This record gives sequence, structure tokens and C-alpha cells, in this order.
Amino acid sequence: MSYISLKKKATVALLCLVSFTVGCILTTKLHSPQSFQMPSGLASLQASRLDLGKRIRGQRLKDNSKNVTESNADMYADHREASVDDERALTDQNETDIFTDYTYDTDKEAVSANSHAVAQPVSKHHYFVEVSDPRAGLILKKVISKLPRNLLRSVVFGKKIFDERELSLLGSKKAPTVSLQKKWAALTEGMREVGYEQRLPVVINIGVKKSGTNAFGFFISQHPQIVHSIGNEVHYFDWNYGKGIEYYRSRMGFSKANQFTFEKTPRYFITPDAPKNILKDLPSNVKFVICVRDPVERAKSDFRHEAELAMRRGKKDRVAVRTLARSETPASQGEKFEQTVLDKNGNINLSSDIISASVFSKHFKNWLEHFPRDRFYILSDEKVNKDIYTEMKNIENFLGLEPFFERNMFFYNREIHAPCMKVEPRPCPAKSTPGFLPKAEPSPEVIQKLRNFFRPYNQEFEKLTQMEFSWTNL
Ligand SMILES: Nc1ncnc2c1ncn2[C@@H]1O[C@H](COP(=O)(O)OS(=O)(=O)O)[C@@H](OP(=O)(O)O)[C@H]1O
Repeated sequence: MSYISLKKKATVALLCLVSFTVGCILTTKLHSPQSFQMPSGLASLQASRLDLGKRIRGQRLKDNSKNVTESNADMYADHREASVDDERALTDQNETDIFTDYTYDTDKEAVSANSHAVAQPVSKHHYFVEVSDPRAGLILKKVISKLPRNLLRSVVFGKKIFDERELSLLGSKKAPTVSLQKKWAALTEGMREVGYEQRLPVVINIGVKKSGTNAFGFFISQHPQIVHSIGNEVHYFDWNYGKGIEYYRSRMGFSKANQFTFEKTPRYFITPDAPKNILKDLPSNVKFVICVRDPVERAKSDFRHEAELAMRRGKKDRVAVRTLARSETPASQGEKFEQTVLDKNGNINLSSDIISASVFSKHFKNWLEHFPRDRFYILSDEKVNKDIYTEMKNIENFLGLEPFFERNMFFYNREIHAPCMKVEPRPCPAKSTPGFLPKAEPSPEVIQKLRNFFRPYNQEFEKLTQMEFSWTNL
């Protein structure tokens, strides 16, 4: 081979190598979060969002951008009420398999999925997408598909961040199970740069279970100063206390300095050590909202809830099996309401959680030993049903929030016989109890027995709260 042809070949090889290297660099740059450049229009739109500290949520952003508003409308497309027990099970999950467990659960009849998601731009490169139930693979996909296509996107659930590639695997059998600690660190750093922190809650909805806590959580979370915990219920002061305060903080949404972190776990109300530990661990200005309802109606609703779990356990549903393993008085499949609330001799079954949770005064006394009465707002369902607007205004005032709620934001939904809030496109949380569940329709004698049992406790609760309730003396 001549020297010239050798030289030619070497030049060609060199050119190939250079163009390959340049290609690689360009590709890496295009896909690297660090080098990503956002179109200037979007950048300023997002910057103004961040300055306003607003979340992309339903109609609240209608004034900002048509594109984003449409996308947000879809985020609520499948908003249904959360199941406490799914949250309970979630906190049990090892960090990497959350998606594997829940995304492919297609048994929608048996599982009342809560599927709301809130997207929030947190840096040039990331959207923070809060998903209240990680089983909601479909809604996640929907949210992601609506975000500006040319942005690098991440979805966060707790400490899990799923990038676009991983999201594209949703719906396939290849579940993303990658450890994402590094991405989480990068994202939180990005959020801190723009002024967000994970703060401990200063407002907690501590219960009572089955008294409208989901609806209240939904209403209060519409306030721009309220930042909800990540996921529906954290269960720190009952089941996860051993995990430490930094775990608890890590379950909080990111907030700006003028925002209030909100958490709801109805089981705190009946957890003996919860008030003592909250006093010890949380900011001294923490306040509480307690939803209450006719104790007999509450017990019936609680029974249906437990019956749903029992039915799911019968189907070997993993969430239910795990949840029932932790329940003090698990319902048995096929058990009737009477069998749960009465003992063998026909007396009130005092060891049943379903009874105990309705004895409001007993638990409230424990809270009052640690916090003064003025730290609690008691939200009774009769007042909620009569005038939700006034109640939300009172709570705004109680918490020291800026005025936000207006009368025309609320309406009474005759289909579900409950007040709702106009948030596009699903105005309010659906009723939690699916129609296929066993009905709790005890005989009039059993009802009377329950009423006689609860009456003295109701009267005591009235004294403790300095309030009156229509169901006290029934
Ligand atoms: N506004 C509104 N929207 C939807 N649902 C409402 C509302 N207000 C009260 N409820 C009734 O509250 C019951 C559920 O209570 P919780 O949300 O506290 O349940 S849970 O403890 O979190 O599982 C559940 O009661 P039952 O239907 O009797 O089971 C809901 O119907």
C-alpha cells in the first residue's frame, strides 16, 4: 500500500472518529439535564409560576396559559377518593418496588383507586409531579403526556423519581425498579434553589376516620398556601414513628416559606401516644382539625370500609392482606355489622376499633392533656353539609391563612348528597364506599343499643368542645 493511500485512510479514520465523538457529545448534551435549554417562552412562564408559588392545579391556573391549563384539567380526570389502607400499605413498601406493586393492578372493581396528580415545575429541567396513589399508572402517563414535550420530565412519588424512559415502561410488564437516590438528590437541590423546602406540618387533620376527612383534605388543599403531604396519609405518629422525623419530613410536599404543610392521618385521633409525640416533635404552633359525624353513622361507614378490606383479602389482594395483618380487630369476610359491634352476649363489643373510634370524648381527652382547646377546629359534618363555605372561612381564619375561599367555589352535589368544590374537571372527591360492598343496615334494636351506649360519651364530648351536635342525644 502506498504512503499516500495510507495517509488517505488515516485521514478518513480520523474524520470518522471526530464526527463520532462530536455526535456523542451532542447526543449527551441534548439528553443531559444539566445542559438542557428550555425555550425562552416556557422558561419565563415557568419562572413566573415559581415566583407566584402556585401549583399547577385544575382551574387555579386558568389565567396563566391555555396549554398548561388544558393539561391540568386532565390531571384530575380520574380523581377518586383515596383508600386509607393503600397509603398504609405504601408506607410498608421497600423503596424500589412501589411501582411494581401498584401500577399493574387492573382490578378496578375491587380497588377504589385514588388517582389525582399535581404537577409543579421546579427547575428548568424538572416537573415535580405529586401522585396521590402510585397505582395510578394511567393518570401518570396522562400527566406526563400533557407536559411540554421538549422538557426533561421526572415524576416523583415519595423518594421515587421516574424519568421519561422509565415512564414509557408503564403498562408493560417491565416495571422500573431502579434506585433513584441520585436523581432525588438532584431534584431536591433544584427545588431548594428555587426556594422550596420539605417542612414539617403545622396543620394536621387527625381524624376521625370515616367522618369526611378526605373531602376536607381536598377542600383545604385548594388553598394556595396549603401544601399537602406526598400521598394521601402518612401514618407517621401511628405506624411509622420508629422511622424518625427525617422520614416524616421526606413525606411532606415541597413548600415555600409562606406556605403551610398539611397532613391528614385519621388514625392519629385514636393513637394514644400521638399527641405526646406530636408535642415533642413538631413545631410548637401546630394546629389540628378534627372531623366528626354521628358516631353510629361513622361506625356503619367504618364497618363497610373494613368489609371492603376483608373482601379484598378474600381475593388475596396484597394491600388488604398487609393492612389486615396490622389491624387490631380485623373484620372477617362475610361478617355482619352486628357481629362486629356486639359481643357474643349481645353487649357492645368494647374491644372493636369500630366502636372505640366513635367514642370521641375518650380520645379527645387524651389530646386535651397535651394541647389547649384552641388548637383544635372541630368540623362537624352537619355544619359542613349546611354551609361548607362558612366552615372553610372559619378554618382559614383559625389557621391564619390569607383569604382565598369564596362562596361561589362550593356547591351541594345532590348525586352524592355532599358539598363539593368546583375544581376542574372533577369537582369533588367521590364517595368512598362502593355500592357492591355489604350494607351495614342493623336492626332498629341494634341502632338503639348503640345510641344508648354513645349518648353519655357524646354529652361529654359536647362539654369538652363547648359545642352542640344534633346527634348527641339521639
Ligand atoms: N364532601 C364529601 N365528599 C365525599 N364524601 C364525603 C363528603 N363528606 C362526607 N363524606 C363521607 O365521608 C365518609 C368518608 O370519610 P373519610 O374521608 O374520613 O374516610 S377515611 O377515613 O379517610 O377512609 C364517607 O361516608 P360513607 O359514604 O357513609 O361511607 C363519605 O361519604
